[in-house]
Formats: sequence, structure tokens, C-alpha cells
Amino acid sequence: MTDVLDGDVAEAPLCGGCALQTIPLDEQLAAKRESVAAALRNAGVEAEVAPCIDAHGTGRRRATFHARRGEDGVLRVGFSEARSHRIVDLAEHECPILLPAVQAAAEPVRLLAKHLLGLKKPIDAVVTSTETGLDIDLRGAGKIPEKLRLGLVEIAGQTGLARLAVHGDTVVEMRPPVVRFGHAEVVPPPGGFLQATQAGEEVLVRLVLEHLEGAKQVGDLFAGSGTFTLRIAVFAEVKAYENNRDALASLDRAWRATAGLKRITIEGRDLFRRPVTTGELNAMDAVVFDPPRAGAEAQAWEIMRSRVNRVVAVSCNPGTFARDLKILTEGGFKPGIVTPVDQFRHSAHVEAVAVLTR
Ligand SMILES: C[S@@+](CC[C@H](N)C(=O)[O-])C[C@H]1O[C@@H](n2cnc3c(N)ncnc32)[C@H](O)[C@@H]1O
Repeated sequence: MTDVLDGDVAEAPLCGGCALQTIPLDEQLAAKRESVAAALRNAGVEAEVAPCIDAHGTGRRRATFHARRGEDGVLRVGFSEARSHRIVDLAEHECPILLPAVQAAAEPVRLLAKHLLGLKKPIDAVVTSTETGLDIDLRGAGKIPEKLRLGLVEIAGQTGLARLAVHGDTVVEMRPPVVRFGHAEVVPPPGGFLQATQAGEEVLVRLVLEHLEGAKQVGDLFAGSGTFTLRIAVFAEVKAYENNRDALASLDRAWRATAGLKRITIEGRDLFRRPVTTGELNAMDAVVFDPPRAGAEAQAWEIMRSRVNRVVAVSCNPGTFARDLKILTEGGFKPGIVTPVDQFRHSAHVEAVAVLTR
């Protein structure tokens, strides 16, 4: 079953990001569930794995487009072809996974990349659809000469972008690009992390909040701009840790501007090098962690040695998820049901949420 996720399928689709496009959806979901179950079995973790929840919803609200000039001199904007550097141009192909607003962002990106053609650099554009319009962060351009920056501002205005940034530095903000986490309005940093689909965010939040029921002091580790923190703060005080200080500043501003939330304290910290210590953890009655693909190994050891007795683990990598859960089980934690969540339709990616108690 997991072979399906290797993407080695007959009639592989044109675009490399969607290796599973020809596989029926129920088989994709079954294979994703099995990849989580297999990773847990291989790590020696005994846990029941629920069916995979389809969280594609209305589509991906965030994508990275490549803008490249081909050997024929034509500028193309889109995704890489399977096993190739050629670009599948979004002007010629409708992408089956993107929100329409994100698909439409290919045209502003084309104008922006065309404007920067003289730099002869491969440009990537991180595109996010927000409540107030498109937020685009261009990467790969290096330092932009002032004259070219003015042109970028003009194109952003003509195409109605909410915000345009280059390498995370805002070039122009026509309107703050707002996303809503519960009651809080958040303006994430340019290119900052957001769950890939709105439906995915809602499913992950629902599971995390269910697993935290009754907690009063919660640690949110790898908190980003506060996807979980700002919802948890409705019923518990939260300490949020994250190494992206701009994301934490967005979280903090949103907390200060939102009535009715309990106290949130933030700390910028590299949790791989300096995990939250047992002493700090002992003041919490539950911890959530949602690390990048490398997982939360150093953090799992600290939690295992602490007096915390409830952990909610969220992950985008079954292998490191299983490894981290194994560490926790060695400290006496027992996993409850593990729920796989699919917000990356047609790709091999899968997320999982588990609660562990002792
Ligand atoms: C999968 S995202 C989850 C973010 C947040 N929980 C959410 O749902 O929006 C992982 C987060 O870990 C942060 N991160 C990556 N490496 C880190 C590290 N070494 N220490 C602390 N945070 C890190 C990233 O900046 C990102 O915000």
C-alpha cells in the first residue's frame, strides 16, 4: 500500500508536485494512513491509527511558484515538471489543488519576474491568499536596485496585491494581509508559515483543542504565528516558543489587540539547540509540539524527563513523529488514537496528531 506514496505510478502527471494525481482519492487516503501506521510499527510504538481525514477543503492557500526563462527565452511561471527543471506554466494548465485566488497569483508573479528579468536570477515566489488579498514574497532575486524596487511597487498596486516583499523584507503593504486564528486577526511575516489549507488548519486545531481539554497552563512549542496558541488562550495561559522572531512578534501583536484572551508569553528560541527544559516544563500541565520535518527529538527527551503528563504531538513527517513518540513512551507516556490528516492532496505528504498521557 505504501508503494502508492513512492510516486512511481504509471502515467505520472506532468507536474512533479502531484505524483499521486492518478490514484483515486480513497486509495491516497488509505496509503497515507498506512504510512503513519507503518512508521509507528517500525519505531516500536503501539497505537491505534484512525482513518486519514481529507482536509483539502477548497484548496491550497499557499504555494511557491518558480519563475524561469526557458531555453527558448520564454518566461514561465508555475511548478517544476516531474524529474525536470522545466516549468509547467500556470497560464496553460489549471492546477487541481490550488485555491483559485492562488492560481490567479501566477499573473502578478509573471509581471514581477518579468520586471526583474535583467537581474538574470531564478525567482521563486511564496504566494499566500489572505482575507485581504494576496501576499507575495519573492526569493532568489538578491538585493534589488532602487529603480527596480519602484517598478515592483507599481506592479503591486496595479495588480491589487495586499503586500509584496523580497526575501522577507516588505517592499510595499497596500493592506495588512490578515489571517484569522479564532477571534484574533494576525498579520504573519512575509513568507511565514501557515497551514497549507484552511480546512487542514481547522482539523488540526479541532484535534489539538479536544486533546487539551481542561488544561490551564499550556506550552506551545514551534508555535509559528500562533495557529494553536491564539485558540488555546481562550481557555488557558500559554507559553509560546518559536525560533522565527518575526512570527512571534505577529503572534504577540495579535494577542494584545484581541479582547478576552488569557495571558500569552512568547520566547524566541531554537528548540533543536535549546529545548524547553524539564524545569520550565514542570510548570505546564500540557504541551503541544508541531515541529518542522526534522521533528522534535531534543524536545521529546526533555518532556520525557519532566513532570508533564499530557503531550499533543502534531507532525508533517511520519518518520520523525514515530521516533519522537517512541522517546515519550520510554518515559511512560501512552499514545491515544493517532489521527492522520491530509491537506496535501495528490502529494505523498501527510500530517498526524496524537495525544500521549501518563
Ligand atoms: C510546522 S510549523 C508549525 C507552526 C505552528 N504550530 C502552526 O501551526 O502554524 C513549524 C514551526 O517551527 C518553527 N521552527 C523551525 N525550526 C525551529 C527551531 N529549531 N526552533 C524553534 N522553532 C523552529 C518554524 O519557524 C515554524 O513556525
